[in-house]
Amino acid sequence: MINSMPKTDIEHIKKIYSEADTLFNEAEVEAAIKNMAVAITATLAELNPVVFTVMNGGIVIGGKLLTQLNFPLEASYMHATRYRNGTSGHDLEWKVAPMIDFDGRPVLVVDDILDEGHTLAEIIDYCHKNGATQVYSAVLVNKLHERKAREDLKADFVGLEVEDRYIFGYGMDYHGYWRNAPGIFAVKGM
Ligand SMILES: O=P(O)(O)OC[C@H]1O[C@H](OP(=O)(O)OP(=O)(O)O)[C@H](O)[C@@H]1O
Ligand code: HPA
Repeated sequence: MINSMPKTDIEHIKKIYSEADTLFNEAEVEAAIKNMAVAITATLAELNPVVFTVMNGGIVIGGKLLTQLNFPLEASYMHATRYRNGTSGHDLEWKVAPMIDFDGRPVLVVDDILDEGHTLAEIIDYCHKNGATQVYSAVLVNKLHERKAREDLKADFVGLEVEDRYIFGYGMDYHGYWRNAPGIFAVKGM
């Protein structure tokens, strides 16, 4: 089975959404994405970058950002997972490596969340090793805590900062669900 949550638990999934705390509503998230797009444009507009969205979580922020980046770029994706639809992280598993050759070009990596940062750190290393001239990162959300994989690990472009709770919405999942939730929500008690 691909998903870790059996279909019979759909009532639990509904309950998670109905009981969650709203950290940022849709208008607040959209405003944050607009600010990210302005900052990314100011830095990358003349650099002919390759923009990689990290699947699955980057699916919403990647799409929403791309149409606001009004300059020449190539857009693609990579797929790596550390949580595998669960709520705690493991080793990074590559499912699809980048398919556009970015040797000698700047890269922008777009993801939904920088939590402990193991995912972003490995992807940044991978891009450097494979010839990127510069590696920029953009995350919709940075989670505030002291458990970052590397002390100096920060994304270049951050939409919103969130408290240290398990969150979902705008691409982020709870057991594979609610990536489609129109806001950023924290699971009750987590
Ligand atoms: O900063 P970290 O602690 O490494 O966590 C962040 C990563 O975790 C999530 O992906 P996940 O592994 O859940 O796969 P998904 O994109 O399919 O949800 C998220 O999309 C980030 O890529
Ligand atoms: O809080 C989170 N929510 C969803 N996905 C995640 N991946 C890392 N942290 C999180």
